[in-house]
Amino acid sequence: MSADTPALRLDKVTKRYGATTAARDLVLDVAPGELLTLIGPSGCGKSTTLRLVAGLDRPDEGCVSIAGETVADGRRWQPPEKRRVGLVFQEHALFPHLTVARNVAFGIDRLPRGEQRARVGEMLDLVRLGHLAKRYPHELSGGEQQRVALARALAPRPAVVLLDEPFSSLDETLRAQVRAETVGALRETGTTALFVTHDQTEALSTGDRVVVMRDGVIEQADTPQAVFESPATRFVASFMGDADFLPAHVHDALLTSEIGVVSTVPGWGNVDVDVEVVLRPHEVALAPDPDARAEVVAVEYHGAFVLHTVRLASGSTLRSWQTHAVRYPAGTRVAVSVVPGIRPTLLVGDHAVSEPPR
Ligand SMILES: Nc1ncnc2c1ncn2[C@@H]1O[C@H](COP(=O)(O)OP(=O)(O)OP(=O)(O)O)[C@@H](O)[C@H]1O
Repeated sequence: MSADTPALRLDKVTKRYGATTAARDLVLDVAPGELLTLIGPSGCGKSTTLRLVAGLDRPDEGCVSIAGETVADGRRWQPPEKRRVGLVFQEHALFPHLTVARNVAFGIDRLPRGEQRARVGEMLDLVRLGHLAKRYPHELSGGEQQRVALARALAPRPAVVLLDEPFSSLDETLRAQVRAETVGALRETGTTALFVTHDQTEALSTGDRVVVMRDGVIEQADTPQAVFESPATRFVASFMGDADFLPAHVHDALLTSEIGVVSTVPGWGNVDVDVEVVLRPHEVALAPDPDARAEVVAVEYHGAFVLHTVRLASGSTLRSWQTHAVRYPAGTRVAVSVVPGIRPTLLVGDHAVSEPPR
């Protein structure tokens, strides 16, 4: 395998269950060592995608390759145990009758004894559980069980590890810790991983790239920054973080809306076009002004920040994060503007546009 062979390639992969198309024309290359998070609403096809890679499901169309080897297409089919894939799935829980060490050794039983023992030790050290090697799963905390599952998945040196909501059963504090440890172990071993989550913050903070799915389709696969700051579609904009949409107009490279000038739009000279502007709460500034026509209609305290919902004269609403100490009570008249320097996303229909539409 050459250095630029993808660890995983999906080429126009489609999977149907009866009338439901659970995955449609998926195209994705994952580079060796890359960590991808997969996110989307319930039923959008995240688990199906992992199952297709793992070999737990067969694609109806398209081709799946792992480390340069075709594992599924119209003719070829490699069963899960032959694929170089590690699984950390809820339903692939630890074997209750095996010790931690035996659980980790499960996928490497073909190795000579000494090598097996060394590898188990190495994996348990990696997840910092060497001292619990002789325990049984029921004698471990939820977080420890997850770490054993990861060690077991990594032991055979898979080309790709698939993690399906691995932390969903853990409480918030433990979740952050086990996530950090898991990512640390994946990074340390340079393992390629595809990681399903339903938590937007987790997707943005954990992945090198975030894959946003909807109705069986990949809407956008991009860096966390690009997904958040330059969403490709209306759906991605509203799914990945809070977003409000305001009718706007570009004329001679100037973007205006009912709150006034929003920004300049370089390269959009000589156009006169209606768009919608995507505004996130951290991009919206407020200043009390008794003569303003916009009014605060709701105030929500979030600790470090206070979320203000503002109704504009047209009836449209915008949300604005204010810092901890700022709280404008409902009924306060406010001048609304966009934080300087923002280049907001523009939509025509449901798609973001970076060039003036013709
Ligand atoms: N074995 C199956 N038979 C029939 N339909 C299925 C099967 N597995 C999944 N589906 C359907 O395929 C679609 C995608 O399901 P999938 O489990 O991949 O979604 P998901 O994004 O993982 O959802 P969730 O976040 O709820 O786990 C859904 O409409 C689901 O009902």
